[in-house]
Amino acid sequence: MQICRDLPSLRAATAALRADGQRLAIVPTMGALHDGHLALVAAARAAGADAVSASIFVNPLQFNANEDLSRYPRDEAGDLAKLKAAGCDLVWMPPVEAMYPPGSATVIEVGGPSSGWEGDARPGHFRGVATVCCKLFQQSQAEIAAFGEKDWQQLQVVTRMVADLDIPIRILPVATVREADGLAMSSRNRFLSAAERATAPVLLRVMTAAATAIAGGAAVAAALDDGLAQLRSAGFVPDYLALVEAETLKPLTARRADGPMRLVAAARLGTVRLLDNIPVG
Ligand SMILES: Nc1ncnc2c1ncn2[C@@H]1O[C@H](COP(=O)(O)OP(=O)(O)OP(=O)(O)O)[C@@H](O)[C@H]1O
Ligand SMILES: CC(C)(CO)[C@@H](O)C(=O)[O-]
Ligand code: BAL
Repeated sequence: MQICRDLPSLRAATAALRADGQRLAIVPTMGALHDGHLALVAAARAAGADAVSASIFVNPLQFNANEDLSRYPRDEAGDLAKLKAAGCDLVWMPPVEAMYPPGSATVIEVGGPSSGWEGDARPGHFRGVATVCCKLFQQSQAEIAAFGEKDWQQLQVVTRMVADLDIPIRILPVATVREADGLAMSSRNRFLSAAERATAPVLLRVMTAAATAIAGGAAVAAALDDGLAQLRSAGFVPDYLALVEAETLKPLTARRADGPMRLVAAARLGTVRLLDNIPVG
């Protein structure tokens, strides 16, 4: 497994793969890897990539002033061992100055699916995500990029950006990997106390009940209000629980018949903000 920390060495490594006729995939991450990330590596391989690269870069541009970038978990040695065991071929881990050299002045602003939900809760977040993903795609020249459905809105934002900017890369969505009790795996789960960790799977249970009720014909507002009340009584502080159009993230007040729907949620347990989403119907 080759490790690149500067752009010239990444360019040389990916040029060699292309010269050898290999199709390259990229798995963008912020490190602190778990089985959800490793599923992205496997999915990229299964989708036809001959070589899989992963990036590890804690992107300052997607954290706003109210968010603690320094608290983001980091485990370089553990991450490299996991990627090697998962059969990753190349790791791109640039320092911040290599990603954003002094004088950098260009950002990518995606409209549409960036609006609402995480876009409201984390102003500037998707600008940072879109900018770094665009750069990662240019830097790697990969043909496939794997993204987890766990960050559903991010997946739609990146898909929109690639379509709008004619970036020649295929975005590969990968199903959310869950703990045995249903909690979506996330690097931030490690900050849950034992009591919070025991409560955390209630989020998926409440979402599943709401999705089943809505799919079965229940009034959308009532099903969502009921879900929010159940989350509060379990000890969550919900940011949102919403029914949306799956690709645009536009809120729905009634079931739609003309396309896929998604239930999206963010809720805080103590200091940890949990995100999840599931299909409806
Ligand atoms: N449980 C999961 N199942 C599938 N993909 C996942 C899962 N968790 C994260 N991913 C995907 O891995 C990629 C990198 O995500 P990231 O490094 O932010 O991990 P994370 O665990 O979601 O961290 P965070 O706690 O910051 O949300 C993203 O495409 C994300 O959707
Ligand atoms: C896609 C990503 C690696 C961009 O920094 C990040 O938002 C993440 O880890 O989901
Ligand atoms: N998983 C999305 C990255 C972030 O929370 O900033």
